Amino acid sequence: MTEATLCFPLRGTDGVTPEEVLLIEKRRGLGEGWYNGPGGKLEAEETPRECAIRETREEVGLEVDPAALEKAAELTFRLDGDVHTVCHVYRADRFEGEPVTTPEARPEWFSVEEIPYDQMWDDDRLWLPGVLSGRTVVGEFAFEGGPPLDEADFVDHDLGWDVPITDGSTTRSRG
Ligand SMILES: CNc1ncnc2c1ncn2[C@@H]1O[C@H](COP(=O)(O)OP(=O)(O)OP(=O)(O)O)[C@@H](O)[C@H]1O
Repeated sequence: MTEATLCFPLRGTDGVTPEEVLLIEKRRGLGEGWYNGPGGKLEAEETPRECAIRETREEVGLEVDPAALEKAAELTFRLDGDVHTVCHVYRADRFEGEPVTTPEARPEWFSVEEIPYDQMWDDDRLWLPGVLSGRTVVGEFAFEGGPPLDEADFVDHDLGWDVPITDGSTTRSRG
């Protein structure tokens, strides 16, 4: 089981729903060629929050203000019955710097009305709109026919909206 993070930097957050979200086109590894938020796997001794901040820095060069990092979702991805990845999802409405392209990621701002769901993981369209509108969600998603996960079929899901979510790691004691 892998533990990973996703971070969605937001712009134009005066109203309830932000105007724009920063996505990356992933340039290598799992989900290559698809859009997603900046993110990746937890390193040893790292909390999910630390991971989200580090990955956003490494992938697109933005420095997220830790005080503005808000947990929005906890997603479990199963592949052929087994838990493959648990993903901690964050919103971030304060950060420094301008996004830059790196070997891992090409950043691009999207209007929240024009998110390219047809070029993203199949599950994203189910939970990302709610996350961008400020809701919390716990989700479980079943894929079959892998590995790898990004060649498997999305077959089932279960979502719990507006639930309290914890901000610790699922496998480590620090949080
Ligand atoms: C199944 N449905 C899914 N829907 C949305 N997002 C998904 C996802 N499954 C994985 N993800 C995310 O994709 C990133 C993988 O990236 P990442 O860990 O960097 O993978 P990659 O193999 O490139 O790792 P290394 O660069 O070798 O560490 C990581 O944020 C992870 O949460």
